[in-house]
Amino acid sequence: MRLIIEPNYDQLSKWAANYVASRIQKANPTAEKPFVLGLPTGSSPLGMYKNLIELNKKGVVSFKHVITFNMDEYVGLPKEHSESYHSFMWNNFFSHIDINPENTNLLNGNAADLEAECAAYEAKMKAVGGVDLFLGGIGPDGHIAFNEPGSSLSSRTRIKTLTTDTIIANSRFFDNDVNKVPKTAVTVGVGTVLDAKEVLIMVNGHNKARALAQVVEGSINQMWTITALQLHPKGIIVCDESACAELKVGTYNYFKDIEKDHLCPDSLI
Ligand SMILES: N[C@@H]1[C@@H](O)[C@H](O)[C@@H](COP(=O)(O)O)O[C@@H]1O
Repeated sequence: MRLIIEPNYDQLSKWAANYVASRIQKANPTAEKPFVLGLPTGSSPLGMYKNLIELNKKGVVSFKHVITFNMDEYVGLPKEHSESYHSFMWNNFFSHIDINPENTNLLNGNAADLEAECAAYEAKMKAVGGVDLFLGGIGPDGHIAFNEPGSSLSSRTRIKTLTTDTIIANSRFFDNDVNKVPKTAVTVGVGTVLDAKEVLIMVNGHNKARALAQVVEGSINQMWTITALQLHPKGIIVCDESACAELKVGTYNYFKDIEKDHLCPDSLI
């Protein structure tokens, strides 16, 4: 696993956007051979999305032949609700880039048969050749997508009950009222994320420091589902200095040293 330590959120976001854009450029996708991107919501990827929009507007990267699969969606929240992940993606990313709307995939949290919805989502990912690059953030308890503590590390797309911690954390988007936060979600599984050819996780802020220490220094454990990243042949975490607060000095120095010549991917921004 690579750990890229950037000074702050701004630089972390630029690093991630550069990485994504350079991967798409390198793949040189076409209609017949599209690039498949797994996408997260949340505050962590917002800066990266802003930078990718800028790169798209400058003509540095095109999303014309990119297919996206979002990680998760609340159950029962209308698609048009301002806090649905569908709205998040259109407001913060898709509306601002040259993506074909038909190439964007989000789980339907209002499907009559949620299990069939989840199975169809997995099948569609396979049908397009699998995910080339899965992007993600993590919760303070180390969850990825909505794979809450205790989720199977080989889980697939399915319905999950949200923990009280996540409901409280996400209530900031629902007038700080926990009663307005949906109690369940549909989410890709840990196994679904691990199937991607590459995984890039963004971790910023002091409140993610314990989770970062677990995934970098801890053992693989279902209570911190992001630790499964240790099993991935091409896992990358890009973090900021504040998120490093719980790392051992030796671990911090090790990654700073080993990554010093590779800090920035082909810089496009
Ligand atoms: N389902 C999402 C996750 O995909 C996200 O990583 C996490 C952290 O969000 P934030 O980036 O806002 O801290 O929140 C939610 O639980």
